[in-house]
Amino acid sequence: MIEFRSVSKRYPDGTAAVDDFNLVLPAHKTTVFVGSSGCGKTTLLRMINRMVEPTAGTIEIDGEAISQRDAVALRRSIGYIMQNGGLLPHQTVAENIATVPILNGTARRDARGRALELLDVVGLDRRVADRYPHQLSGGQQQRVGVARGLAADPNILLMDEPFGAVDPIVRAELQREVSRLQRELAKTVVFVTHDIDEAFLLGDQVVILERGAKIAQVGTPSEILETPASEFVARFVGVDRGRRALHLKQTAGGTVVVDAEGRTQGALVDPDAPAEWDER
Ligand SMILES: Nc1ncnc2c1ncn2[C@@H]1O[C@H](COP(=O)(O)OP(=O)(O)OP(=O)(O)O)[C@@H](O)[C@H]1O
Repeated sequence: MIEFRSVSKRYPDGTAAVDDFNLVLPAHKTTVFVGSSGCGKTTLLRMINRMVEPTAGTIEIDGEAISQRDAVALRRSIGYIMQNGGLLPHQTVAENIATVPILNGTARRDARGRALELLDVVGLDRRVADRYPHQLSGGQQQRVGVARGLAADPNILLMDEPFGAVDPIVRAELQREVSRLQRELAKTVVFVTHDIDEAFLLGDQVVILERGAKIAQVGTPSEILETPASEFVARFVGVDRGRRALHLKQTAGGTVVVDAEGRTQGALVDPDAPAEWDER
């Protein structure tokens, strides 16, 4: 569990990026910080591994203040995945993945073996191990970034707009993959995005932020969609437009659900009625 207690961050130029932020991020769940550009998402994320130090307040991991931990050791114990994968261009894929385990004292040969296993985990062919990042597609580089984040087997994984730079189809594929990994590995994931659909897809807990990292609402995707806390949240999640503005339409075959663009999204069914194929 990660806990922010009255955390603020004011940068030296006076920018109040985070102002008195309080939140519990449950273990083994995915918390998504979502909000528009400059609202303080990245600052929040980077305070968890002490890449950024708060100017006030404390952050605890499992009840221990991170300010008491050695900053370098803390950073190496937490996986960090960023937008462009953050890969070192002059190192091979396997070397990139093995960097942190080697820094932590793992023997080179063992670290390479683990790197190859991680390629399987993230759905990449082991043959890419000896390629350089520029020889991979954007989506493949992002998968290597995820493997790199997982390499030291961290309990906590920080993901900063990891799929921002890839096209929508690859993005959807990577989102599915991260959902699968999360089901299998049950890490405590903190994910930053400005895309509300991505937040609802991946988040167990979604935190909608306004400027200064002010919490507009925190809840499950269903809670937020069903009961937006304010006009701001309702507008941000778009409950009243596009795919989310659903209405019913009677057809010869029954009642269907249609979105604001007139596209049929599904049929209205009685969840308690036996499915047709069960009827004998
Ligand atoms: N090193 C810095 N020095 C001064 N101001 C900074 C620094 N880093 C961030 N800021 C400012 O702090 C505020 C929050 O920035 P942050 O990067 O946390 O927001 P964000 O929500 O992640 O934005 P984006 O989605 O654009 O990355 C912004 O006003 C930003 O300009």
